[in-house]
Amino acid sequence: MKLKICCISSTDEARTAVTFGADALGLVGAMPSGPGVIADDLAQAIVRVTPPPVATFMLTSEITVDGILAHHRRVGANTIQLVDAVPAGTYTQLRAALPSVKLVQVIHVLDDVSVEEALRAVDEGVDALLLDSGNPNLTVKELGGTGRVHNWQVSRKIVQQSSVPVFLAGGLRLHNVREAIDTVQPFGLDICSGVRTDGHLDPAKLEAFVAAVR
Ligand SMILES: O=C(O)c1ccccc1NCC(=O)[C@H](O)[C@H](O)COP(=O)(O)O
Repeated sequence: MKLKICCISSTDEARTAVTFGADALGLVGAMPSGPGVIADDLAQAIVRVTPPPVATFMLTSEITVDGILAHHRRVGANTIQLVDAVPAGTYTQLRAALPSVKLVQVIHVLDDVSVEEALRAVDEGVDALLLDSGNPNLTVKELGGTGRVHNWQVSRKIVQQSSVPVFLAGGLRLHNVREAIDTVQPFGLDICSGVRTDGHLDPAKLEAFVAAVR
């Protein structure tokens, strides 16, 4: 089970996450809401200290190709995680500009329409999906970092029909992660608030979480 530790907020947190076996680190760029945002220069510094093969995911709320590319130039991660829906043709243009960078589309799982949305992103060429619990339909969009679970039965349908790897995110905790894995059977997990105490990465929670999933 792959493990992405998200909301990394310092080079120390990055080292801790890597020490406990993270396969990927999430670096949250400017967002309309949420507790995990860091500055681009800090994200870039974290990318620079992250050893291969650990992946660096730059989370962006940009939805234009120019905006996404500009954000990527400031951070330099090896993976772009698009937390909002992007117009048709965006993945093709990003891939042409950044052929070695992986593209991950977040689907905020609300209902069965989310299945169609996910399969459309797969058809259009993303490398992976990440199923989360935000709500882009609110006046102030929620694009992640909610600490809430969503309907895992819908996520399960997406995993069953997706031809690309699927990460599960949203409200994962020590007490529910086994049920989440058994129900959804994802390729990987993404966790932010469940391994934190007072906003800081908590090595004891992280160690217990890793032991529970591996
Ligand atoms: O943390 C934020 O502020 C945030 C805001 C907008 C988009 C993403 C954000 N965080 C990163 C993530 O994708 C979280 O890892 C994911 O939503 C799971 O968070 P949690 O439910 O707290 O485990």
